[in-house]
Amino acid sequence: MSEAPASPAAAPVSAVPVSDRDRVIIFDTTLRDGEQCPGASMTFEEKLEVAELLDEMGVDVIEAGFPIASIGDFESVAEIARRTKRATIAGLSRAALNDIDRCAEAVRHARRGRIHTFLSTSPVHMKYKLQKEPHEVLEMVVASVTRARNHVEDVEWSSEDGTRTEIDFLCRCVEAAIKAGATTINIPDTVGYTTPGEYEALFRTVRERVPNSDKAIFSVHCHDDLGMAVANSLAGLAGGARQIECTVNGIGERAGNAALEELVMAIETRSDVLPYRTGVNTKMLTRASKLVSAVTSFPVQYNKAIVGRNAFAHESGIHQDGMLKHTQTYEIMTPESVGVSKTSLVMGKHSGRAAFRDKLKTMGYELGENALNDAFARFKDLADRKKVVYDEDIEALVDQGIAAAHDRIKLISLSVIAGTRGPQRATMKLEVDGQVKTEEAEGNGPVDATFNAIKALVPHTVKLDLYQVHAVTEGTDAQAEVSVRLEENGKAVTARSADPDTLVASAQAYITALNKLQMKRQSVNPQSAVG
Ligand SMILES: CC(=O)SCCNC(=O)CCNC(=O)[C@H](O)C(C)(C)COP(=O)(O)OP(=O)(O)OC[C@H]1O[C@@H](n2cnc3c(N)ncnc32)[C@H](O)[C@@H]1OP(=O)(O)O
Ligand SMILES: CC(C)C(=O)C(=O)O
Repeated sequence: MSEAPASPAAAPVSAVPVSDRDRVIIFDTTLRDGEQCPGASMTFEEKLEVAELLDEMGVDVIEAGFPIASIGDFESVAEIARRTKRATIAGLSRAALNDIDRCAEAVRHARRGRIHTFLSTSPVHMKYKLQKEPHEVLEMVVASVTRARNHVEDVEWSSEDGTRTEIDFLCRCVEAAIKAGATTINIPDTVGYTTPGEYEALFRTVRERVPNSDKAIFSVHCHDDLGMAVANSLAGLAGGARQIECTVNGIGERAGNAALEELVMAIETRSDVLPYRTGVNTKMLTRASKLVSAVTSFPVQYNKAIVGRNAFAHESGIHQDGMLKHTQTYEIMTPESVGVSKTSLVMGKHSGRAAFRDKLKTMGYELGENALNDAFARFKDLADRKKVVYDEDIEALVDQGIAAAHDRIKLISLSVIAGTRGPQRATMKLEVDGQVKTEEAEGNGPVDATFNAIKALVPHTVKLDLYQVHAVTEGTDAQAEVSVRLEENGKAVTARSADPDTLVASAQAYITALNKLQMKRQSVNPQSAVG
């Protein structure tokens, strides 16, 4: 390798104007470090699509891949370099001349191309992985940065495992890299080991001790092994770093990298204590998250900050009530600011009356206080038995309630013995015109036994014309919706009922149909009785 030239850079080459001290460069490495996690490989076309979105979103630097890794990686970096309109395109390379040359070849078509070269500096990496002495590593730093600078102006050098590197040696490497022409110095927390206080102090120390540190922009690159990647990255900014390396959805080696969306929104939301700016259009964060999740097939955890599906969803009654009164009670940023159309108040067992009333209103129901309380009690009962209560479930229970207010026959209880050893047996208790009656009946199957019990309690001659069951929503706990059509003298009535128990829904639908028939008969002959 050749000798280092005299300091070729008078001022740092930057992806943004260096005069703006609070502007943080967002360096996205979804396509390189993000893709390194097992199972996250993306195709050529998928990478182009992600890069296009990142560029449109306002990311400053896109690390598009590791060109020496494969022909595919080389080609995708080169094509992204050709197509990207705004962002700087970086490629990664080891401290090896052919890696650097290959990387240069890939990024040369970019409007702004960067070679990112790295070398381990920690004792454990130098001794066991590289099997090199520190003085050899120092020579490789100089040679690799020099080689990269022969190709491009914008060179980033990373001290792999920087947070476990002995500080004097780290400072010597950083100084040598800047002297050789590195314009960005990245000190990665490769194994997610550091803490915020420690990482901030590390940047302060290096920047103070390295005489030419003002000639480069310092960068953070944090992994999430201890769940501190975002906190550590922000601490690095406090220590003077002005570039953050991160990935969409935080994907990356092992536990992943610092999540881009979390960093950007932390800076956006807490500008009072994080006095920085990024160029990212936050309204595109959700789109980016969905795209990366789709192309990698990595699901986003429900409670993931910013882009998880629960990030702007509220189920508990007290929170929903607060949200309906003022959204700032439980939301520190608006869903619109990250590209989510609106907050969702999810109806479930923890919901209260305020949200239930609001939900009914949006569904077009205007119930009086008694009817509302009645429907709410039935909703709570359903929510106790069912994981998710959908709008269709609420609609079914409200409709059922409205019909039940006029009923002469009411179901009090039903128990059915079913199974392989028939005959099936149903025991049913009904209230008929205010009188409670119980009956047990057998049948050819549990539904037949149930309907026979109704016939025994309310003797009638009407014909069952149709019996149909379907699931209202999804899952094994979904409500069954049963439709029953009864026919009498050429007149038919249809009734529907929904319940997580198919037999209860069946009995209820049949009884509702009988009640409807009764109402029909009464409208013709007010003296007629059921049956
Ligand atoms: C912290 C990070 O994320 S670093 C980036 C990690 N990403 C990747 O490794 C993904 C892409 N990698 C690859 O496709 C392959 O590993 C390649 C093409 C780079 C190299 O493949 P191979 O030549 O078969 O080497 P292999 O991967 O087995 O071993 C890595 C070699 O690089 C050396 N090496 C590791 N880092 C560096 C470095 N920064 N500079 C120079 N050499 C290095 C290792 O010491 C080892 O050398 P050795 O073979 O003499 O022992
Ligand atoms: C190559 C460097 C920047 C890296 O990915 C790491 O140290 O985690």
